[in-house]
Amino acid sequence: MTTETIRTCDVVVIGAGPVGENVADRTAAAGLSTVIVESELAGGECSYWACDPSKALLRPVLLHADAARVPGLGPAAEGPLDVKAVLAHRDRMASGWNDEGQAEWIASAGIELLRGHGRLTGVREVAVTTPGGEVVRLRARHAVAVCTGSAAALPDLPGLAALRPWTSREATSAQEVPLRLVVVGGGVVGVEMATAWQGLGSQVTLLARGERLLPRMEPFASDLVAEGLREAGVDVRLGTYATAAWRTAHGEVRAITSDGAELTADEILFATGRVPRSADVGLETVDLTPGDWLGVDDSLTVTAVPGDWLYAAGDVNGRALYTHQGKYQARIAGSVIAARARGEAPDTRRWSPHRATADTVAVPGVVFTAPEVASVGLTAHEAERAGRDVQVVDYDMGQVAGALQYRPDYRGRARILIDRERRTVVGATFAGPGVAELLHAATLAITGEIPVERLWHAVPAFPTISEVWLRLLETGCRS
Ligand SMILES: Cc1cc2nc3c(=O)[nH]c(=O)nc-3n(C[C@H](O)[C@H](O)[C@H](O)COP(=O)(O)OP(=O)(O)OC[C@H]3O[C@@H](n4cnc5c(N)ncnc54)[C@H](O)[C@@H]3O)c2cc1C
Ligand SMILES: NC(=O)c1ccc[n+]([C@@H]2O[C@H](COP(=O)([O-])OP(=O)(O)OC[C@H]3O[C@@H](n4cnc5c(N)ncnc54)[C@H](O)[C@@H]3O)[C@@H](O)[C@H]2O)c1
Repeated sequence: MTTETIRTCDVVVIGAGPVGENVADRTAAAGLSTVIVESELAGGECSYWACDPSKALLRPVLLHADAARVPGLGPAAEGPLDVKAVLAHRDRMASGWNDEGQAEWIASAGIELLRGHGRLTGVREVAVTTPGGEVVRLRARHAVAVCTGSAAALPDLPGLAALRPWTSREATSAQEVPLRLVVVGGGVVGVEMATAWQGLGSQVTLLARGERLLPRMEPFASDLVAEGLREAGVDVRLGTYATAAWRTAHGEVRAITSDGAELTADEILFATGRVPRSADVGLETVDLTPGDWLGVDDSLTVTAVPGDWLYAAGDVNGRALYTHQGKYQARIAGSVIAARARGEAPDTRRWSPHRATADTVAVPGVVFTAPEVASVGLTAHEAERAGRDVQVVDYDMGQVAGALQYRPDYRGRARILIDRERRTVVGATFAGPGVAELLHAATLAITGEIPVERLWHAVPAFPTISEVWLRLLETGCRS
């Protein structure tokens, strides 16, 4: 017989990924008793099957690509990577898929971790089925936050179960390097994982449905990433997707592509987007549709549910599928929950601590490929589509002294968009080796709404790659 317990607390958070943990941290710090519910590993996708292990695989590959081009390092860097050491490093960065450290942090923050699968059962109520089959019914005095993240979306191909394809989970946790790997999908996961596994010794074929990789980025970034992948030996096929795939009796993968070619490989990775993990969280009990992205306003309150008690932050709301942006939303949701618990109305002004203004103005993202792509704010295409009057300023990063110090054969390009009326930067993209660390300056310029006239006074050190900022100003704002 199933045992049932009924308990009351102030706040229930479903999902202890990076986002749920940050919501709970904020509400607990505000003095609200907080229970966080986790069905797998505390730390979420990011810690075990996404950001941390993928960047651990990529860092040696990217450094290797740079080092081979630095004079004097060539011979030392030309040999293959020590794959065993890279995989062992990746394992450590994924904490050996053990969440003890996270559980300790949760306890130290004064949050209660309840292991099990959480489902809404009505207004401010969550039922948790524990691993032992017990059901704990939680009643929240103030709020429930759904932070259940996202999962890999798989294409509608027959026989997928028998194919046993890789998703992002296997691509970030595999213990062996497949000799041949087909990657389907030219988005961020596709290009990063193609870079990593090619660098670790696989022969990768990348199938991208669109006419360019990274279709939401500036086209020059797509072109540079495609060039970099091809130079690394990846067989990049644009405008191509898999129409059928199966595993042979010998364990090989066969795939037929949209142009009729047949591919043979050892593994196939579907990097074809994400779906919200909302199919089995009891959405139907509050008149929402299971499997949908949870629509929220800028205070992270679910708009379709009355009463201002249900929140959704991170991947599950579909606003910006990045750990850092989800954690930003979490900080805001936590503050809103605390304010409402005190009986105060949230401050709805732009840039207030209760409004996720940056979600619609400046979402930064880095694609860790060779070369890297770092972008924030609008692309030229998005500005045009939104009817924004912007000046587009481009600069060849190969002309920047600091870039040539970084790597004498440096190839890269930078673009900023300047709002003509307000004279502020509203978008920036850098594509080139080592550009990831350039990005935060752009994020500051956009969120701080710094007039370009003032940016002239932000002097980049010589000879750093950041001097590209000066070159962009000289190119676009001489007047
Ligand atoms: C391969 C890959 C690489 C990535 N790299 C980066 C990167 O470098 N930088 C970056 O910013 N972003 C990256 N991302 C995106 C990033 O992983 C996500 O944006 C981030 O994990 C979202 O955090 P979250 O807390 O919303 O969800 P998740 O991390 O998915 O956590 C959700 C948690 O909720 C739990 N859960 C779900 N349903 C229930 C339930 N019913 N009951 C209890 N618990 C439940 C899950 O087990 C999980 O622990 C990457 C994604 C992928 C796939
Ligand atoms: N470095 C980072 O910060 C990082 C790394 C990885 C992922 N992420 C986040 O995770 C999100 C998800 O990444 P993703 O790459 O899975 O999704 P994505 O949406 O970026 O790319 C998926 C790609 O697959 C293609 N596609 C979809 N269905 C297909 C099909 N049937 N056949 C062929 N192609 C198909 C789409 O056209 C798209 O280009 C990203 O948007 C990003 O926010 C971030």
